[in-house]
Amino acid sequence: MKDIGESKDQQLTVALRIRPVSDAEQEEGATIAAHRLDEQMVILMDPLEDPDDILRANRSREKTYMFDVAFDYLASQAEVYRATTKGLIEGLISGYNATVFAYGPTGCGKTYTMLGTDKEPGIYVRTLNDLFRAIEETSDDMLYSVSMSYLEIYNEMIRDLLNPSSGFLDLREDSKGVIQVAGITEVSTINAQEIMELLVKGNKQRTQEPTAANRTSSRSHAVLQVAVRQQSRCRDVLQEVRFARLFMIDLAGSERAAQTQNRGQRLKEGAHINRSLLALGNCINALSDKNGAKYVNYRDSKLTRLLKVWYRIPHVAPARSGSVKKNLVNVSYHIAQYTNIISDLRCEVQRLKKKIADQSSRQLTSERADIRHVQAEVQAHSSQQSRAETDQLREQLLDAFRQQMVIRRSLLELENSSMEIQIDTSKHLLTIADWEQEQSKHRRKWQAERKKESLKKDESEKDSDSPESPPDSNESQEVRLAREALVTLTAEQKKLQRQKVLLERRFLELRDQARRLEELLHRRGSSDEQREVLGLLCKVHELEMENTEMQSHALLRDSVIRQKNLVVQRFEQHRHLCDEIIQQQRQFMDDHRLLVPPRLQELYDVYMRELDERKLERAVALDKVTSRQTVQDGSLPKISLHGHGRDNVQEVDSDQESVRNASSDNRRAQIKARRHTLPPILPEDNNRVFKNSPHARQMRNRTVVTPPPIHINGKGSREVSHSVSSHLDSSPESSEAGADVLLSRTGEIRPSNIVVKAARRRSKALEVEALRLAPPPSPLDPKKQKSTLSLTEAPRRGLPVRRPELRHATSDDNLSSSTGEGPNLQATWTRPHQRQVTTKNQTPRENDFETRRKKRRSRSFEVTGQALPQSKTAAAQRFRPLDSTSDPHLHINRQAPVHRHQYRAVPPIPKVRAPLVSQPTGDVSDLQVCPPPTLIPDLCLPPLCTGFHADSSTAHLNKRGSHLRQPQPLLYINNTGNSSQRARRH
Ligand SMILES: Nc1ncnc2c1ncn2[C@@H]1O[C@H](COP(=O)(O)OP(=O)(O)OP(=O)(O)O)[C@@H](O)[C@H]1O
Repeated sequence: MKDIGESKDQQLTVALRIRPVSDAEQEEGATIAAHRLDEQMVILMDPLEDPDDILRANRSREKTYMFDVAFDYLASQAEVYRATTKGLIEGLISGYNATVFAYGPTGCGKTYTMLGTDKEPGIYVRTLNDLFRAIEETSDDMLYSVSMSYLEIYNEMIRDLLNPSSGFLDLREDSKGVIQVAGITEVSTINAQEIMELLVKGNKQRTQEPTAANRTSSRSHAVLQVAVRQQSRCRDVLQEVRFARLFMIDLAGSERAAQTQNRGQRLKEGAHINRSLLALGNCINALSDKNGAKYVNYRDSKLTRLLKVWYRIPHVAPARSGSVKKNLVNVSYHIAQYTNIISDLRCEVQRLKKKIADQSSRQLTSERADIRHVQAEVQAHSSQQSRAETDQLREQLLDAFRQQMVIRRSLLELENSSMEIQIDTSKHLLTIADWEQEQSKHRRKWQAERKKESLKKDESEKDSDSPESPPDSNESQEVRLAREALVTLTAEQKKLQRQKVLLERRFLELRDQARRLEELLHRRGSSDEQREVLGLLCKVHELEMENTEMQSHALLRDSVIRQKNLVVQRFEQHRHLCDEIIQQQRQFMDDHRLLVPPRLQELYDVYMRELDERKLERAVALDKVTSRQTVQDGSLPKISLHGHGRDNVQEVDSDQESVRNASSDNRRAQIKARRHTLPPILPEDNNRVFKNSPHARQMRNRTVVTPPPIHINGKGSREVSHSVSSHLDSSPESSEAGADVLLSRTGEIRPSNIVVKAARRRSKALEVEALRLAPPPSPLDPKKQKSTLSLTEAPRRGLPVRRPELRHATSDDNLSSSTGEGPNLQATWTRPHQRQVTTKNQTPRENDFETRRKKRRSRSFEVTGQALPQSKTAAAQRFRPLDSTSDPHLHINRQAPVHRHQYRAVPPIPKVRAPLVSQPTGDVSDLQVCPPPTLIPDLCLPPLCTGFHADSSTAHLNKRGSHLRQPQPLLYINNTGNSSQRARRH
């Protein structure tokens, strides 16, 4: 007990509770002696005060006491608990020991305050309820174990109230000085209700005896011990364990023997109770002494001995340390315990890992979802970017394709222009070569004359007077113009070559670029479908390129065929003339009864036999069939007009058909491309190759310029329906009017056709010549010829076997030189014709030149005659040999030189241009169109070309007439740079 004025840090709290007056006391007339003045102050009235005692009158006997807290009879059990014990629970679970006991005289209400009733539980139950609640609140971090024991000290004997049969128990002190009740029952529970039941059960076992002061007087000290062991859930090597005990003691009531009137056993019990209480009081007084008592006698009673343990704790001895210390014990564990700790720690680690893993998993799942979202966005972005890049690459590839197409077409235009220049150059070279050849002959003639004259004159005079070289004749206007044109054409050709080199270089660059882009696109293709589309795109481009080349080749072939056709026409025209001449000469000889030389008669018989056998006619028919079959087979790409409404037009233009096919191919490519994502290649202009240059426009409009119309009896070729003339009539007018252009439709004559082969060989040899061929003036009256050569008219003068279609090429010169008859007869039927062809404007020199040329042609025809199988041996004996054999081309009777000549003479790609035969001479255009060029295979007359020169009435033919004996300038027309020199050299 402490005075009121002591510090709040006191470790001992004293509370006073005043119970209500019992019924028995009220019946006895008892008065209240103790009054609670306030929360801490209580006044006790002197129960022995006598108002009648004058000597003690005015002497105050009341005593006032101060407590930590004071309760009157109105105080409830809860109020007493909260004010005295509740505050100890926090210290208990923190490791602080505590003791609550009720002290007072018997019957004052100690048991009621500590144990209470079922309706009004006392401090025991309330304390345990709050203790378990506090433990539960902190169980996550701390591990608790609570045990409880309940005993009584009766007459200095200890008895287990939870197990009364166990007898009296002894107090024992271990090596550490801790007092233990040996054999006491400790109950581990956390259920307050269960504790209450145990306490009630145990309290029934408590020794109670009715006394005069209390009917249920407790004759023993009841001690409820609650031990709390706690440790952290985090296991460690140095595990901190907190152990605290709470003693709640219901002391036996002190009593006065006089008042209790106990006797015997009760008196003896009272004596033990008072002694133990006295010992307890002494210990308390000793512990609470400020001066610090050096010795506390706990051995006076078992109660103090039991409580010694607690009071030995410094915190319950404020006189000694002044503070309360926790009961902390550092437990040293053995190895086995360490193993358990490690195992527990491992489990804890696993648990924490699992917890972390779960959290990480949830977080990872969330993060993965976020990552997937981000990846999807990035992928979408990259996909979009990749698509844009792919589109850009595709556009670049398409642009490269387009540029390649443009360059390819430009190259074709250049090639075409180059060919034109080549042909023009060849023409001019021929002109110059002919002139130079004439000059050379003139010089030789002059030298021969000079030599002849020198034989007649004195050598001295000759040497002094004769000039060294003949005077050169002035160049004609044609030659001068040819030379000027050659310079211009050569420069133009070089310019074209430079442009061509640049374009080819650019084309190669674009092609490499396209390949790289194609490979890049192929690698970037994300799927097989895209790669397939890309492959198709490139394939479309390749096909388009091939189509362009095929168009070009088709045009060129068509032009070649047309040119050959033109040559054949001319050849046939001339052959008709020859036939007519033969017939008329024969008629003339018959009319005048002229003698015919045997050799001439022999040749004429051969000629007529060929007509009778109709071999040539059959060859023509075969050629027609072959040509038609070629058309049907369509060995070349079918070329038709581009546009609508032309399907009913049977005569379609081959080149336009090519264009239409190209367009159709493009449309198919577009359709194919539209099936996929990639756009198709759209050429800017399918006909761009023919777009710019005048020649290209000409090609586009008509594609190939064909010779002027060759009318039959003054009619257009359309009027000659289904005739052989249709094979030859390919004039622009007829074509544009929808005429049947058979050759242009067929495009090419089959190589298997031997007739066509022969015609081709001849035409190749003559095609360039035909370009510069003037209309062949006939020695006959053109009007007459027109009528006699008509295919629609019957042969005149009743010639028995005359078939105009099979007229053989010959000439009057040929006949005259091959007869070998006397001068009269020869002059009778040869010379007059020779004179007839001499123009009035020709000079004597020119006439002489023409005469010699005709002689050479006649000799060449002699060679032709040697080719005839029937007369080969005889002719070889009869005809004199050729003047010169140095020139291999003079071996006309051998085909090889002729063929070589033809090949060398024919430019690689003939010019597509209106031929010179369109000269408005009038007569030529009126010539009848002859059957298609053909040869009788049995005859095999390659030198038939010599007949082409039979007409010596024009300068052109005169020029051409020399090529059979002289080196041919035509051999070098492909070599424009050296042609002139080489021609001069020869
Ligand atoms: N505050 C109170 N309110 C009502 N009744 C009370 C109160 N205190 C005590 N009593 C009654 O007084 C009587 C005596 O009480 P109690 O037995 O608790 O006294 P005690 O001090 O324990 O006696 P003892 O020392 O002899 O055991 C009991 O019948 C009890 O019910």
